[in-house]
Amino acid sequence: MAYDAVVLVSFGGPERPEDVMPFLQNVTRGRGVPPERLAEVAEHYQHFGGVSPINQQCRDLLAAVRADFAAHGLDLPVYWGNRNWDPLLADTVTQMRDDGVTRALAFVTSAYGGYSSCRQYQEDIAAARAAVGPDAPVIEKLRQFWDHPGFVEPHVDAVRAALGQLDPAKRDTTRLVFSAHSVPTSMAANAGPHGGRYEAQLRETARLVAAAAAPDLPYDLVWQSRSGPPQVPWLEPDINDHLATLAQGGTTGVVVSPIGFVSDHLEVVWDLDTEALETAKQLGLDFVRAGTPGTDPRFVAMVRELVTERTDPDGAQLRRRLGDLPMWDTCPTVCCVPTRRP
Ligand SMILES: CC1=C(CCC(=O)O)c2cc3nc(cc4[nH]c(cc5[nH]c(cc1n2)c(C)c5CCC(=O)O)c(CCC(=O)O)c4C)C(CCC(=O)O)=C3C
Ligand SMILES: [Fe+2]
Repeated sequence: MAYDAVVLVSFGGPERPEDVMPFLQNVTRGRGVPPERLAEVAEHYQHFGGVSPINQQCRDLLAAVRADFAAHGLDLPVYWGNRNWDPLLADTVTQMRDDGVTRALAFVTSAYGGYSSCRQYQEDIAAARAAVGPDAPVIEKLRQFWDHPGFVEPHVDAVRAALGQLDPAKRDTTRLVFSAHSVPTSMAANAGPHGGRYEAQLRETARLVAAAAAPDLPYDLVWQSRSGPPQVPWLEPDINDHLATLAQGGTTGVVVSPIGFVSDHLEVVWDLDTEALETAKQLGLDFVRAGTPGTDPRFVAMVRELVTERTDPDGAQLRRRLGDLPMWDTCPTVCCVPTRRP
């Protein structure tokens, strides 16, 4: 199959104070997030001057991917469009159409399956194409990459580096805490063709990172950034509650690794570096947050590898992965379909 472009698809974030509320309204339209929660999250953004770091992280990734493609003779233009904020995907797809693109591959900045992580991005792509009209390019999403070495290895090195900042004399009471975005339990139950895939993939990534970074240490997978109305159950435990449980059980220090994410965006710099750090301080726990892949050369090369898997005639043999959960290129239509929409 011939492709003539790649498009980076991400979440998007505001970059000026006056854009915070319109951005949050885009994110939560029709999703039943209470206004109190929205006001609270707006404050997190305003704490950083109304600038989410995610767009700049996408620009950096875009530049790195373009340079990597050029260095490896992969002659495909790379576009960028977001779900929730400028540059919006529909504008990007318009530009692609105007440039004569007919068939593109989409790299989405989320490694996992599930509605918010995968299906919703596919819906965003479909909506953007529909807005552009019948001459919009075909856009196929690249596969999920939770167990690709280009994603796992940067997390491994980041956990090792973080551990190096904790007191080695207290290693016996040190723990790894892997963190990912919580989702409603109904959404988690529906993830993947047979359900439960978001959590299963995260458990596999946590296992792979822990085994490579610190096989002697106990580890947990916990959840952060819960949203939605209080009566709707979301995945638990929340990282802050979990830190309290650990402190009570004699843990003296934690490395927190945000394996749910690819860059240090707001959910990382606020929910972990600000809130969870404060929780740890109050509990007297040593706390070091491990980094995310960002523009690690292995992560950047992974984007190219995922593309060549699909463009190279021998691509099927090029697939690299460390885990053994089922994996596919094209999601079945029954995958991750939401049951609940308030
Ligand atoms: C699984 C998942 C990922 C990981 C996959 C991926 O990376 O895509 C993710 C990433 C992100 N979530 C982000 C921001 C927000 N998420 C929200 C709300 C929600 N997230 C959800 C899930 C996820 N979210 C869900 C089920 C909701 C409830 C509303 C709904 O059903 O959709 C809200 C609304 C306010 C609130 O938090 O209540 C905001 C502002 C940012 C941008 C950070 C920045 O600006 O730097 C990023 C990368
Ligand atoms: Fe989110």
